Amino acid sequence: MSSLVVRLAGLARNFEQGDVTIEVLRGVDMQIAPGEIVALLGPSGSGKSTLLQAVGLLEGGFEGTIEIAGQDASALNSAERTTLRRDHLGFVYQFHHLLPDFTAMENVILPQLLLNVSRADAKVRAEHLLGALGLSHRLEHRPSKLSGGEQQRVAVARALANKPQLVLADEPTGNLDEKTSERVLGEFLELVRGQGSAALVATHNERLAARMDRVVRLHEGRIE
Ligand SMILES: Nc1ncnc2c1ncn2[C@@H]1O[C@H](COP(=O)(O)OP(=O)(O)OP(=O)(O)O)[C@@H](O)[C@H]1O
Repeated sequence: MSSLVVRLAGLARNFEQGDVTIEVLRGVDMQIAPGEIVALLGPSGSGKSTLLQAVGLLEGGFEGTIEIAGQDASALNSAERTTLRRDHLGFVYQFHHLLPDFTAMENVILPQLLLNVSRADAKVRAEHLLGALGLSHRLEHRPSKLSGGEQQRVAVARALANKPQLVLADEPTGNLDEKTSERVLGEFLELVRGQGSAALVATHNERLAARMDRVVRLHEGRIE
């Protein structure tokens, strides 16, 4: 068993469009160690989201080796993949994907309840995370009553709630203005580092990428 959080070897993904085959990933090798924060940099269409979907065990259709938290994804059935995701992974998307009918607090409490954390402990953890993200005064607000930056902060808190081994973030600040984006990313990195999670963060922003531990570049379906 490997002590890596992520090990990809020869990862490939083709999409068929009519009679044309698009080779989006053409043999990607990548390793992420525990606690390492990696930026995945590449222009639009270079396959960043596709790679994150592979690592997040969200889609099939990949060739090659995908090992997450030391487990070979190809050896897992769908229920086992769901368990691995729930126990070890956190996700942040470009658009927050928060539950609209729940408050900020409830959005951060819910994933913890799925891991059988008591409601009291989940509440303490949610308050801590949302407080660290400057949202102590927004705990009872629903997503629609929050600004874009605040919504993304709640999404960050939700992704980190269970202290996942690995956080996957797909353009986590992609819909925010530059200043807010820099700020939210800084808060995200501080929390991720503080709790020792690893992260893989897709972005096309060189400046944001430079703030992470390591930058990997996707080019023509391979890591440069
Ligand atoms: N389900 C699909 N069917 C067909 N083609 C797809 C599918 N998903 C992705 N692609 C193609 O794969 C390529 C890579 O897409 P992907 O979303 O991974 O890129 P990206 O680097 O994340 O881009 P962006 O920065 O714009 O989000 C694109 O050319 C896209 O059209």
